[in-house]
Amino acid sequence: MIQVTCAIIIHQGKILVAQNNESSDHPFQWEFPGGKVKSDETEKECIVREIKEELNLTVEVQGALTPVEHDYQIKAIRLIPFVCSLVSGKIKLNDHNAVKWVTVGELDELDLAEADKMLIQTTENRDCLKKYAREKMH
Ligand SMILES: Nc1nc2c([nH]c(=O)n2[C@@H]2O[C@H](COP(=O)(O)OP(=O)(O)OP(=O)(O)O)[C@@H](O)[C@H]2O)c(=O)[nH]1
Repeated sequence: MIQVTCAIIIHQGKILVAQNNESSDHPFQWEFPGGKVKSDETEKECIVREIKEELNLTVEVQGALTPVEHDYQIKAIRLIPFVCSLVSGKIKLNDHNAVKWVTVGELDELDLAEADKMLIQTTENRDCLKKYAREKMH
């Protein structure tokens, strides 16, 4: 099982989603940016590193959501989500095709990677996300 962290970056009540490029495992689908955990780092260190590498943004971890596991047949992943706030930086697309800011409700309309769909459909994750978007990070 591959351990993958992802960041749900919330800013002004909206969430950053990123579209995979054509050479990725899930071309043109949307995901929460992140990547595989290395053996010499914690999950939180991983997500901060990945967001800097992929998007040139500095983020701070505010909390963790419940991980989900998904088997894509060619590989199985454990997707480990962190709610993050923006600290600094201007977005550079080092890895993705595009990014956009969406509301929690708009996530349902996106063509998300399967693991990410599961992640946002988990009731406790959804409730927690709405709370963050509404109260803590507006
Ligand atoms: N980063 C990220 N990966 C996801 C998500 N959902 C999902 O199924 N994945 C899959 O999990 C795997 C993570 O690999 P990655 O390619 O992002 O990781 P990485 O940046 O460390 O890759 P690298 O080996 O090219 O350095 C990919 O197969 C990716 O498609 C998600 O929300 N975020």
